[in-house]
Amino acid sequence: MTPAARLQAAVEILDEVIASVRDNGAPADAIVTRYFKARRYAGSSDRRAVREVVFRAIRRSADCPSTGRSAILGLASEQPDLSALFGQPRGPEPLKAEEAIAAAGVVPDWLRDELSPLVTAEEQAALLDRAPLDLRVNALKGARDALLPEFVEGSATPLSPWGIRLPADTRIDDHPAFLGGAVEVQDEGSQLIALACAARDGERIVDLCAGAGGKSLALASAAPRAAILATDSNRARLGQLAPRAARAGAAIETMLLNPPRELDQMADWRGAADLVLVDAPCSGSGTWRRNPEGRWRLTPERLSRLIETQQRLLAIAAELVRPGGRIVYAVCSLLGREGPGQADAFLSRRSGWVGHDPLQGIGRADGPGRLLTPGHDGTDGFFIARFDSPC
Ligand SMILES: C[S@@+](CC[C@H](N)C(=O)[O-])C[C@H]1O[C@@H](n2cnc3c(N)ncnc32)[C@H](O)[C@@H]1O
Repeated sequence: MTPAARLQAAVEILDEVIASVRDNGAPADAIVTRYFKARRYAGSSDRRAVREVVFRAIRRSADCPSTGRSAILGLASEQPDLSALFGQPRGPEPLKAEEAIAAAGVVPDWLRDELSPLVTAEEQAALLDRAPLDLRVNALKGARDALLPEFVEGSATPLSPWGIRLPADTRIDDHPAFLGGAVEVQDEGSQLIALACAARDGERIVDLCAGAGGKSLALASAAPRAAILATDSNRARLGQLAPRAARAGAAIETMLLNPPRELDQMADWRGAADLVLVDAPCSGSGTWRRNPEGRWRLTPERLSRLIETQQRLLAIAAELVRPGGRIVYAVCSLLGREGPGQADAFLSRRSGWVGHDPLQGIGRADGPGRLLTPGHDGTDGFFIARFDSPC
């Protein structure tokens, strides 16, 4: 493909991404893959180049642009080499006067007041930095010091005792340590959520929003003789856990939940868990560097629904924890209402429960919990809190 044809492909893909955001459809990554499946003539360097332009255009706009062309015009306004491709054969239509150009920005206007004041204007650009590839070493299969030399460009993560950091876009899926279950892909911030759980052998643990089981696997690695139940309401996500657990050599029970009947389904666990991890569904505002179009998908209504769900899940967790047990609450969010707001509300509703600093010295204190941010900590953005139940 010529450079002009690549740019036109980026315009077309962005049009599909914008339509998909409006219809709550497939993510941008999947749309890029689908686009090239139908265009076998494109080589791998074409795909890489187009994907790079598409994601640069997505990162550049805080709000969803009106069209793919306006998103690319925004990029071209800062990059004259792109402007020169308009009007070339197979390229985008020639430039016209007074066309809509997408505005540049990091945080959508309506979200500015929701964002934690710890994420100052100077820090905001880092919300869209390219993220490195972090691995978590599975203690069931090896130790970090022994595995590090297997990764030429790897270094120990500064905050997690289990992490290895590799450059962004490193391919890991054919590495023997990955295939053998000695390492898992997991952002350092997610590893710190598992660390905050302080899981111990012999404990009964519920990972209430386990998804595909990333945190459950980290808990099993930290406490191999704990009894871990991983639950989620999404069948497809939870279904990915069994093969991952088999590869990791971890024993994890799973249960598919059927809201609003979660507590009936988990009757055996009522008042019996030493630890419930609530890695709750959230705005994803801490993961924009991996998923920049998440900014376009969030709406005030969606945010309100997420906050209600988080509150409901915390209430379920409180029923499952034994007297003297603990909840670890985490969201990959930098919004006050999902983080310290939710934690304060939980503690104010429940007498006898106390907040406990989950990660002494790591990240920054934010209400009763800690905040990790890309700019300050080099991790995805997370709020993490721990609540200890009265004995
Ligand atoms: C942030 S994700 C969890 C990520 C996961 N812990 C991991 O490490 O990959 C939130 C999860 O909550 C799940 N969820 C939403 N409502 C739920 C409910 N009522 N009960 C259990 N899980 C729920 C979603 O399906 C989603 O997988």
